[in-house]
Formats: sequence, structure tokens, C-alpha cells
Amino acid sequence: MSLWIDKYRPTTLENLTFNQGLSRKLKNLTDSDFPHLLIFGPSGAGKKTRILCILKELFGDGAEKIKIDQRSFETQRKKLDINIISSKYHIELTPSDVGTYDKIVFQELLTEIAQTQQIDADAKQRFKVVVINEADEITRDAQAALRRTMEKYMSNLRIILCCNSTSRIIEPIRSRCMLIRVPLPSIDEISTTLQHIASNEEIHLSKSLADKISLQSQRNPRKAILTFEVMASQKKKLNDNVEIPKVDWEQVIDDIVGKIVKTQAAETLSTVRQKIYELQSHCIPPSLILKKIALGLFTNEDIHSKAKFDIINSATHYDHRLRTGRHSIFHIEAFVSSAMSAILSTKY
Ligand SMILES: Nc1ncnc2c1ncn2[C@@H]1O[C@H](COP(=O)(O)OP(=O)(O)OP(=O)(O)O)[C@@H](O)[C@H]1O
Repeated sequence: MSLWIDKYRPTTLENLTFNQGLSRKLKNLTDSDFPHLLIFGPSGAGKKTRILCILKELFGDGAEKIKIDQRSFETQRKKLDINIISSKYHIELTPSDVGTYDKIVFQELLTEIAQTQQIDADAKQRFKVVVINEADEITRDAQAALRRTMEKYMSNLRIILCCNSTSRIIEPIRSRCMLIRVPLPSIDEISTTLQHIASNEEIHLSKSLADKISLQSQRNPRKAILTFEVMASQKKKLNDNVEIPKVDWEQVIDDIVGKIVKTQAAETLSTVRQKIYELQSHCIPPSLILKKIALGLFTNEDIHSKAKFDIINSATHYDHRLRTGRHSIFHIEAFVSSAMSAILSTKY
């Protein structure tokens, strides 16, 4: 039994319910000389779903028959392992999994793929596709290596980069790719998808409740479908007044925000540290933790607007530190203590 986000994930460009204009443009691209793509947009907007549909359009059903391998790379200091998802026609990798050693992955793996011709004589396309996830986390050195591969092996290889923002992608790569933004769908679009799922699962879901779920999920389709599935598993009959549950990690963030607003003291900092460790052990990315705490404080009515200004200021400062430095816990804690100090300074 699969989750609804997988069960109802569209697999062809025609079936993509959101941003249909964009789907038509992508379909035209697959019919002509296919370029390198840089697909960006907020988390959960449907980037990977769209990439899978593009692959299917380019290569047919064969692109769906995937296998997962682990490849090892030797460096002078250590051995690196990276998971690779591949079909006969494409491979998908997340180079940021090996941190600052990502350049080695590009140098060895991409060159190896680029130098091999498409082996399937019946393949619809002569090139192979390399999908690179979390492209904005790739180091500059690795991006430079990628740029050279893109230039050299254009006839055998097309790259699809997937990321949240293009700001950390170097200009030479951006200029070699076609940029495609996948925005979050509208409340109406998500509600329609939820109602479509509800009718397939024979669950009653009114339009107003579907709108409420979409709104609370901040227009994130993944979150909306998961929330709806949780609600439906708890109660078969959903009336309009039913409470929409929050995901566990968001409740922990609310708890952290509540503690910071209530008491600005050293004990709060140590309780918050435990909770941050807890979130990290559940694989919530540090930058998301910092962002959510900052937003929680920003929207809190008990905090003075002057303090909010300082909080956002220090959130951007520590977010930058988080990306350039190590040991994320230090930077998140430093942000929490500076937020407490900003709140305290407006109290007296
Ligand atoms: N066009 C669509 N129609 C219906 N459902 C969709 C559509 N696009 C995405 N979804 C749903 O949203 C879920 C999340 O989409 P996807 O994994 O493609 O997002 P993403 O932008 O790649 O997210 P992330 O950046 O966090 O990896 C999918 O599993 C699917 O169920």
C-alpha cells in the first residue's frame, strides 16, 4: 500500500494538474532539440514529479524502470559512498550527500557517463539525461567541473538540475540551461486535487474543508495530500469543523517559539537545544529549523515590532553563517539567543 502522494502522483505531462501552461511548454521542448534544464521552485511544488514526466515523455515507459546502486569513490582522506538511481536512459544523483567532496563525483561519474554512447539502439533519444538534485548545495568547484562537462559532452548528455533557488548556481551554468520555475499551485488547484483523491477513495470532502487544508499547508501539495491522508485515516466522515492536524516537527517548532517568547533566560536556551537536536535527529534540515523559528517569532503578536525587525535581521545573518560554517547547532543557538535579547530589549 503506497501513500497517496505516491499513488496519485501524475506520471505524464498531460496528467499534471498544476501549471498546465508550463506542461505544454515542456512537451514542446521534448519534441525539439532538448536543452539542459535548471528547474527551480519551492519545496513540494512538484519539481521532481515534472522531471519524471519529462523523462517519460523523452524515453517512454523505460524511464520508469529504475534501480538503486551505491557507488564508491576513493579520495586521499576517505572513501565516499553515493546512492544513484538509474534507468537505461537516465541517472539521478544528489552530490551534496558527499558534502565538499562533490567535485570528485562530477569528475569521475559524469565523465564516465558522458563518454559512453546511448547503448539502446531503439532509444527515442541519442543522449542520456543526468538529473542532479539539490543543485544549489553543490560547491563552486564542483559547479565549475560540471560546467566543463556540459560544454564538452553536449551531444551525449543532457543535464537537469533541480533546486529551490538559482542564487547559488554559478552564472556560466545558468546561462547554459533553460530556466524553468515551478511555482506553488493555487489554493483552488490543490483543493481540486484533494477532491479528486477524495472521490477516488470514496471519502466525503467539502470544498471549504479542502480549501482550509490547502491554506494550512501553505499551498504545498505534498503537505496538503499528507495532511488529508492523516485526517482520513483518523475519521472516515470529515465535517467542516474537524481540526486540521499539524505535523509533529511543526508542533515542536511552535513549542520552541512559545518558550522563547515566554522566558528569555539561559534555561530556555538549554531546553531549546534539546528540541533542536530532536528535530535534527529526525532529518529536519537546519536552515528550515532556523527559518521556521524566525517566521514563528515574526508572526507572534506578543513581540514588539522593533524586536521583530532585529529578529529577521539576525535570522538572515545566522542563515548565512549556517551555510558557510559547520556545526549548525551553534548557529541556530546563537540566533535563538540574539532573538531573546531582541525581545528583552523591547520589554523594559
Ligand atoms: N501536478 C501535480 N498534480 C498532482 N499532484 C502533484 C503535482 N505535482 C506534485 N504533486 C504532488 O506533490 C508531491 C510533491 O511533489 P514533488 O516531490 O515533485 O515536489 P518537489 O518540488 O520536487 O519537492 P522537493 O523540492 O521538496 O523535493 C508529489 O508526490 C505529488 O503527490
